[in-house]
Amino acid sequence: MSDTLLTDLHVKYIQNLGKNKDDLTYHMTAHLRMNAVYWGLTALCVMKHKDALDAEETIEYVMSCWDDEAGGFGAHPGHDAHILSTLSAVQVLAIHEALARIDVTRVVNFILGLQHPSGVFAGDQFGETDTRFLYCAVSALSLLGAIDRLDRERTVTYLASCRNFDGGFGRVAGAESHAAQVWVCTAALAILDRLDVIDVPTLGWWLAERQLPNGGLNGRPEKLEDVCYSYWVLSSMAILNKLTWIDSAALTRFILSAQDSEDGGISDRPGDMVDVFHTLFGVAGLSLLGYPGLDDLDPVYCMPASLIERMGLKKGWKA
Ligand SMILES: COc1ccc(S(=O)(=O)N2Cc3cc(C#N)ccc3N(Cc3cncn3C)C[C@H]2Cc2ccccc2)cc1
Ligand SMILES: [Zn+2]
Repeated sequence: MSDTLLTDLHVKYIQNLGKNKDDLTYHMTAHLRMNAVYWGLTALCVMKHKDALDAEETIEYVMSCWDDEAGGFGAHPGHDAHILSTLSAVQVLAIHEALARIDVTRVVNFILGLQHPSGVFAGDQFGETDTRFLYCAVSALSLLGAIDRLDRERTVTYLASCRNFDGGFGRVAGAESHAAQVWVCTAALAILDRLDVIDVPTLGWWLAERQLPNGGLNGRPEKLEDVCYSYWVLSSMAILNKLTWIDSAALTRFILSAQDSEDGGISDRPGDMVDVFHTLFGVAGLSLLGYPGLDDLDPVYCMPASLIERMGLKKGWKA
């Protein structure tokens, strides 16, 4: 609990992750490891401590997860390639300006091979489909400079089919609106320059209604506030240019209240266990709210804004 961001404590918390290889949580979270590397590194970038982790060590870990049979990245050495860990790998390598280390064409073909006739993407050869995986595909292809290899028409048609009467989007066509899915669909449409698909006033209103009296944001009506929704809702509003519709002072207080002032890290809400996922999305939310001393984060790619600009991927869009 604190009314300022305990940056140095959060940097130490992230540096210590994955150090104690003996404890159970380290092995329990092997399936998340590549995502966790991306979450930790991006949180450090937002807090202006990118060098707190050794770049070469990080790049070596990412390359050790290469699944040569599939042409993609798994979450951990020896794991099968998955689109979630492939996006995280591409994001980490892009942040370390090391994309030259990979066979881009093979990664692009792995991603394109996951698109279904409907336009949605699966997470791996056998897995279920989800708009989250469609976002991973669009974001990774864009970061790899291969967005023109994508069947845009089919992809946009599927996203439009996921639009609900409340202006939001769900996990698949017909599923109820959920803030994380709203972000993946809004960000994918922004990359594809198709924000015209969105009913902006209605969705803006649905997003603004996520804010609760305690300042926190929830992911759908009647649910509890959660720090990670600060990012999903805020970044969607930033893309739609509706950030002023949120009480930023109240939300800032809520995020700061979810910090662990002893060991660092941020949890989903005050008093819960911290984790690297909510630490990233807590500082990411504060960055979008203009909290002092944080680096700008691009709301479409959830990566440092200066890097996205340097890669020529900054959108001039305004919904
Ligand atoms: C602790 O139980 C869990 C439950 C699920 C998962 S998960 O499926 O891998 N995943 C990523 C995730 C990572 C961490 C961390 N470190 C913690 C939670 C969390 N959730 C669960 C969550 C977050 N807010 C409330 N809830 C319940 C989201 C989920 C889905 C997701 C994946 C990738 C990108 C965005 C979202 C991991 C741990
Ligand atoms: Zn959460």
